[in-house]
Amino acid sequence: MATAAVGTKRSFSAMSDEGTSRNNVWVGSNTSPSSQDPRTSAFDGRLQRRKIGLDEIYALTSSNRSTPRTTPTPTPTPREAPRSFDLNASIVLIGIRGTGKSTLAVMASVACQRRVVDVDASFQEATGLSTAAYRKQFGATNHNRRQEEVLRTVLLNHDKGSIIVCNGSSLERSGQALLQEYSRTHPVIHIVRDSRSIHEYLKVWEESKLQDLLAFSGPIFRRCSNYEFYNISETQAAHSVIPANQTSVPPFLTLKRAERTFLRFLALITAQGNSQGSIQGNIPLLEPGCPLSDVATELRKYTLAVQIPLSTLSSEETDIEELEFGSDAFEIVVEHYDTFSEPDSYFQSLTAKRVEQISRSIARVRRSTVIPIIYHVLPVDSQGQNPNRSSYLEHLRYGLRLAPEYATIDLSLDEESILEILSVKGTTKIIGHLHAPINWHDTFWLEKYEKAKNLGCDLVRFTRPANFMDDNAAIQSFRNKISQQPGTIPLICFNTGRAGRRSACFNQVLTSVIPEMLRESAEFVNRTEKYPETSWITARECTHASYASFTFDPMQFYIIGASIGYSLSPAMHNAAYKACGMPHNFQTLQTPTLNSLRSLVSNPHFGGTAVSLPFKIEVISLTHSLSRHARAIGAVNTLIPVRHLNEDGSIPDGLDLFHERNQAGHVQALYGENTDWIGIRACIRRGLSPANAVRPNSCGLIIGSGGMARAAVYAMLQLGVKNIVIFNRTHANAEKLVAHFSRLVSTSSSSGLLPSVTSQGPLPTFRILRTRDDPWPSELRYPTIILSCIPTHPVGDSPAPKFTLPTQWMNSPTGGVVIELAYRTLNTPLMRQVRDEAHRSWICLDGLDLLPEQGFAQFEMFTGKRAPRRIMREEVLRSWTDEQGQSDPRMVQTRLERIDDQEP
Ligand SMILES: O=C1C[C@@](O)(C(=O)O)C[C@@H](O)[C@@H]1O
Repeated sequence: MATAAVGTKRSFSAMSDEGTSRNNVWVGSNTSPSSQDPRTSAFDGRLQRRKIGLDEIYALTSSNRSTPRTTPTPTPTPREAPRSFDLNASIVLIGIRGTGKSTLAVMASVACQRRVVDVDASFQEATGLSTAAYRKQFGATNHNRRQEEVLRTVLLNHDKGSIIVCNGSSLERSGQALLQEYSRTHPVIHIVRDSRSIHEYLKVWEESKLQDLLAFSGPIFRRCSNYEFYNISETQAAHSVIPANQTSVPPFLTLKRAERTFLRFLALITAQGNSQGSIQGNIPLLEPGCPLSDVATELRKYTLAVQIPLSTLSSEETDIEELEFGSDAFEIVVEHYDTFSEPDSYFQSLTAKRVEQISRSIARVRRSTVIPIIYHVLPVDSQGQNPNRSSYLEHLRYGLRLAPEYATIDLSLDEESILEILSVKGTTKIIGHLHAPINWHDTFWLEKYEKAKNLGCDLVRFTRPANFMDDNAAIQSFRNKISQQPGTIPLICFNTGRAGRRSACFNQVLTSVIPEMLRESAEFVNRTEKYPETSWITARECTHASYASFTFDPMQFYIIGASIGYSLSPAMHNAAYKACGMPHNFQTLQTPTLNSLRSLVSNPHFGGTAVSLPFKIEVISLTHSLSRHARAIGAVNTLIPVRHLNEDGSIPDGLDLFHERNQAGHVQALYGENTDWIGIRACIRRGLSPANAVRPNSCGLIIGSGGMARAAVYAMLQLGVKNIVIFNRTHANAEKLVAHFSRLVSTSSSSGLLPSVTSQGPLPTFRILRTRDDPWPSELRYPTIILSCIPTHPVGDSPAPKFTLPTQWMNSPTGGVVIELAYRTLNTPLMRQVRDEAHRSWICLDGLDLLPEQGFAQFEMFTGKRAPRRIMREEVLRSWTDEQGQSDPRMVQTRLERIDDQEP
């Protein structure tokens, strides 16, 4: 039962309201720390003396009685409710001022088309006074009563379709109870941020006092919320999101990562499962359409999960992208208490410091990777003694508030505890986990598997320490036994330790691996002794073993086009294969016709081909099946072979296509995909400022009408752009393009293909501009997204177009993003023009930004594995030369320095 902050009221009464935000009070306690139950958790409030600011104290601790008295402020910790909500349920953001709630709310409201409702603003609207002024005029009791009324009304009236922002000032005791109740049916997200950034923002108090306030208010906010989002300050990351082509950093770009990470978080917590096991909701995921994101990781084969101790992530220096390399999931390994670094915390494991460490680490990983997170609390303490059950569960419950994609649960726990965790898992998939030195032939394992399945776990992970090589054979017979069971759930199963490496390599689902740098470190031996579940193999070794054992075959990939001698695709893909330890090869095939494709396909090792100009539309006639995106675009830039047809002779889709990657054999059919639109969408997102976030009246301009222009229109439609203007030299081609997409949008509301443009309001419209002298159509806003889809170099007898934008089309008051999709010539007149407009908030990106983005999806299609993004981006920059074969080392260096970001 909570007992924090007693005695506060008396301190208030001694002070005036005037200018008190800089005052401090000691929030006393009527219980000394030593008289507490030592297992009291951070969730139950800390009974410590601490200095905190009056405004916040007032908001958080004042009781609604008029007589001063000692009042336990926080409401009791409620029993957690299942985190499952109506699709359109309003989302509440709570937290102290300065955590970025309002900014996040605006970002979310634009992306999800929800309105923002600010509780403080509603108070002012209802009463004509700010909360502070009202309190001063009418006294605390009336103020509290009025605040409760306002909060209640806001929550009731905006039950659906809103983002509600609630500062600490609405959270005196009855407000907390209201929100607790609300969180049973709505996501209520506690927004947290590091104290230094809050301090810089608020510019009040000393930072240490702010820390006191955070430690005090944190448990209160947690009690009223069911999720937590750590809003990492992006000031230091500014350089990493700047488009590589730009010299100055527009301030808005510092927020791009925060926006992306928050939207991904919202999509996760509000998602619903689909038939492929991946998640979808009415808040758009950022990466739909990326081949692997449409398929749940646990259903793919030969996937790897890199294990990273929480302590490793605590260092700001840690390079998360390097740790992640070659893996399909990022497992954060949490020791649930650490007797070495925090001796006093043995019984109070979830200290404020600990909470911050976990929350921040998850946020950092989420910010820098696109792969799912596995949250694994080690079931045993560092001495290998019996687990401290309450500490373990406390860490697990806390982890679920952060919405990791997966979390493990120790199957040796009692059923009641497991069921309790499962009931509040929300969208997190639960992996029933057990590590035990028991023979695989023992019925113990089968019983545990059945138990996990029946209780409702989504996956099972069994490991045992191996002593002998024979243990690796025994595990296979256990796997076979499980596969014969009815209604199986995915099984992760391997032996641990040095002798267990072989079985780990042949485990098919989320095999634990360790980053090379950790395995090579002096600490590794200690770690394996302390935690016998520590993996002994790296991702590269595991991949290598798959090929050396003939599970996979070396494959041959191509790029096919009429004039592609300059293409950087071979360098980019070959670098990626090499880095991942794949023995594949990627070559250029320059050819005037598509006839040569037949001979490529007859090679049993044919793995797929990128398709370049001028074949992107023509190649469709040689395919047997298209992805829904390629069909909608009417152009293909990626072909993959299909070696196994469905029983009815049809071509498999989704997951089944990935299951047959990296395996040689006779090709039965060709499947066509378009990854250009995915790359274009990523570049638009990267360059678009929040001021230009897509709204119903946003307008896009496309120059050109070929295969790339089709992908460009589709990317805009997927982003929700409803007004699209085409400018093309040959009017008839522009008309064909418009006719194609007009047909598409009129039918897509039934297919659900373009939810962003067809779910609300009128359908998108298309306009054609005939000449550069045309004025911008008066009924449209000026374009904020401009995509140039024409070559930048001479083609045949035609000279390089040297296109620039007519100035009368560039009048957007908030600037915009211009992308030159080609990359052979970089410093084009268009790019120079846009760079000169940087002071008017114009941003430019070019083909060197785009090539890797479309290549990541291609790599996924070709290999069934996540692309090593940084390696591919770096290789593209390093290999680029201009038409005279000259590289531009300065440009390359500047751009290389900026590569530490992963767009989804
Ligand atoms: O258009 C392009 C560019 C490209 O052809 C190249 O390597 O240059 C590669 C294609 O995958 C992509 O669609």
